[in-house]
Amino acid sequence: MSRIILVTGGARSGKSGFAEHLALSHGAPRCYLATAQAWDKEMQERIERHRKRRNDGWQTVEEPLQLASTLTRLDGGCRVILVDCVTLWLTNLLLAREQEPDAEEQIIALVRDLTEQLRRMTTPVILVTNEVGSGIVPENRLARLFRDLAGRANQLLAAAADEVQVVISGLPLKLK
Ligand SMILES: Nc1nc2c(ncn2[C@@H]2O[C@H](COP(=O)(O)OP(=O)(O)OP(=O)(O)O)[C@@H](O)[C@H]2O)c(=O)[nH]1
Repeated sequence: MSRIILVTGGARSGKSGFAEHLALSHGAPRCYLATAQAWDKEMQERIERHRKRRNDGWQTVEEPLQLASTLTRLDGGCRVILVDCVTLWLTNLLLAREQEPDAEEQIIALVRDLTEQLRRMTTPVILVTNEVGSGIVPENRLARLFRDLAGRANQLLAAAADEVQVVISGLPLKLK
């Protein structure tokens, strides 16, 4: 069984459901590490739908920023950890550094720290991420920065992962 699995795909591709399905092949307790924050009512409802979909075998931990140290804390305490999702973590980090000229390199350094932590983990980890940037080049600077960051982070995480799956239209395709 692969130790570190990266599941990538577009919005509403079915990647979270597929990642949960992979996590179910591990026994309980399973840990769900959520990076999303309930900014508005729509997001609260979205989060609520996800919570209903998970059953009692899951422990939910919410952490928008400190991903690597939270993984360290959770290591050994459950049978599998599902991180949903890397892209929102990057968004949270970027919004906290928006005005800093070296934001991209600061965040890439945190992604490298995350890959090092993943290599040290004893508990298997499944990470969900988004494929962004397949469309036209965004006009706005922050959106371009985010797009580049998301692509670079995915490459680093895919290189560190034992297995990489892309989900398109609900169907998984094994890339690595
Ligand atoms: N804070 C928090 N966020 C959660 C919880 N459960 C799920 N989420 C968030 O819900 C988000 C995923 O939901 P969606 O946006 O519906 O998924 P999607 O990526 O658009 O769709 P799929 O590709 O089909 O998975 C992730 O970013 C999670 O962090 C929770 O209990 N607490």
